[in-house]
Amino acid sequence: MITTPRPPSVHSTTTDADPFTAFLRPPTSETEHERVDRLRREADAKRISDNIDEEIKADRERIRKSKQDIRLLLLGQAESGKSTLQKQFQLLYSPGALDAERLSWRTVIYFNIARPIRRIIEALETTPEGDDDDDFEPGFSVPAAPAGLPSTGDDASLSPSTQSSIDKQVALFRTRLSPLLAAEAQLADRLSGGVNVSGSGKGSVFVRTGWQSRSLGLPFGKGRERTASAGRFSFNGGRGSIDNQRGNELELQLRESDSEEDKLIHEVASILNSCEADIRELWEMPAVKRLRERRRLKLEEWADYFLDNLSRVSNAGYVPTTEDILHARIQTMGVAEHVFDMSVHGRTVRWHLFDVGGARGQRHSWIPYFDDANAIIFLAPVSAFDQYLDEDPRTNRVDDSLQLFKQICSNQLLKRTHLVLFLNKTDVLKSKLAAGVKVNKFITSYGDRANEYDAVVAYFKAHFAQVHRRNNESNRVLFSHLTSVVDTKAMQSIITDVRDSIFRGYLKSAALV
Ligand SMILES: Nc1nc2c(ncn2[C@@H]2O[C@H](COP(=O)(O)OP(=O)(O)OP(=O)(O)O)[C@@H](O)[C@H]2O)c(=O)[nH]1
Ligand SMILES: [Mg+2]
Repeated sequence: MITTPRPPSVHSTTTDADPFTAFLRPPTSETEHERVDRLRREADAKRISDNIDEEIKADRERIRKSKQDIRLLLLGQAESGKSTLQKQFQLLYSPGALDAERLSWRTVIYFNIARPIRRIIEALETTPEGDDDDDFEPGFSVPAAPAGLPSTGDDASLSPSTQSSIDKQVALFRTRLSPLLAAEAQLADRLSGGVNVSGSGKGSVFVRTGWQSRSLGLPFGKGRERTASAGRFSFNGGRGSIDNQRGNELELQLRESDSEEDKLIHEVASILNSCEADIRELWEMPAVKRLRERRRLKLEEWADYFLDNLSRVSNAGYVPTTEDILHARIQTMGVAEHVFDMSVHGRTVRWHLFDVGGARGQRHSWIPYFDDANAIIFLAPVSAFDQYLDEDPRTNRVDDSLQLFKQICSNQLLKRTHLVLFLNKTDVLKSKLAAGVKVNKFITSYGDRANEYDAVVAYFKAHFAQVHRRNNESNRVLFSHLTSVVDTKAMQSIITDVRDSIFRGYLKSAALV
């Protein structure tokens, strides 16, 4: 038998056998000064290394936790109500955040008044009364050739003298309101930060995350918005009411922002204040009403809201109410992320809400958010049956919503995503039907069904349900709601309901129950 010497153990503590230890050992000639210096350097290196370890650990923990977060996408065409729904979430789960940006909404609201005023004046200048409408385009059942709109029974041209007196009046309005018309472009510039977006609708003003700070003249916000869980002020979230103490705090904020730089807002506020009577007179002109009835002038719901509330909005020291903010309109550019911590049935979960831009030119930016989305709320504005896309004036907006919904339902990345449908703007639908607008003039397949609310929503709901059924490989349930997302009271219970159903689905899919 051959005996061999035992190999050195790999765990040997014999330092002489370890070349690294030998290499790191201080030289025998090290002086006391060099020793102190070396120990200091070694301590610094250890501290840096420990910090890196801590950061790696924290990152791992963040990633682990963020995998447990809920990601909710708000999808739908432009003007469908996504950002308004986001504000309702904010009101419920982070009311302070809405308060903190309350004053910045003046820029949007003043813009929401200035632009329709310009459009009214331009329509009065360019459309002689009695000019027939020729813009009817069919909805999802397409007839061979576009048919004309129904006569309102009021299409006889006005006498030349009446027309000329209207022309004179309009010329006077243009002169008197010229400061407001000039301010419109500046407000648009302030909101968009000078960014023009092509291919996403005519003359629209888009805002990116962080526009609020620009509107208050503060430094531009961070790339992805994180909504603060507690704002500077607490606010009761009621419809349009600000209590005294909070009102005082807001006034203070108003004065601070004024003293900082908000000359533009100050100027527009005083223009509105001094032009209020002229704006009102213009808004109430019978010629404007006639143009609207003949569909030669199309103003959206927010124009009605702010012009109807003109005396309050044009008051010196105006502070937007929550209801004003819910009605304010500005187009979203890209994707804005809002983060809320929600406590659901004793468990606190972080929710990420992604509010996307819905115009056609914006939709490509949705896709990176699809693969880790837990839930979608798809908003379809059912009041839009008589409207066409800004981006493509030949496409009926309800038709576009249906096509978009089909793409969402059939998307492979989203096939396991919890799906909620909001048939939105039901309040606007009710007013349109009450004003006698006929659905079958725009959606020919509506036929001779009753032109009444229940029948119309049942018809649209059935179409969306059919699209879902035909594109539902994974047998996913569709949760649908009839909504008016500007209605805070109703939305609170709908949001809670939706939140619970998303949360239940999340618990099941995460196998946490
Ligand atoms: N009356 C009424 N107005 C609504 C409703 N939903 C939204 N609006 C208004 O419609 C306008 C457009 O709503 P937004 O929330 O900005 O639409 P969006 O889907 O975010 O649009 P994009 O950002 O362009 O994609 C705003 O002025 C809202 O106040 C509703 O149910 N009823
Ligand atoms: Mg939006």
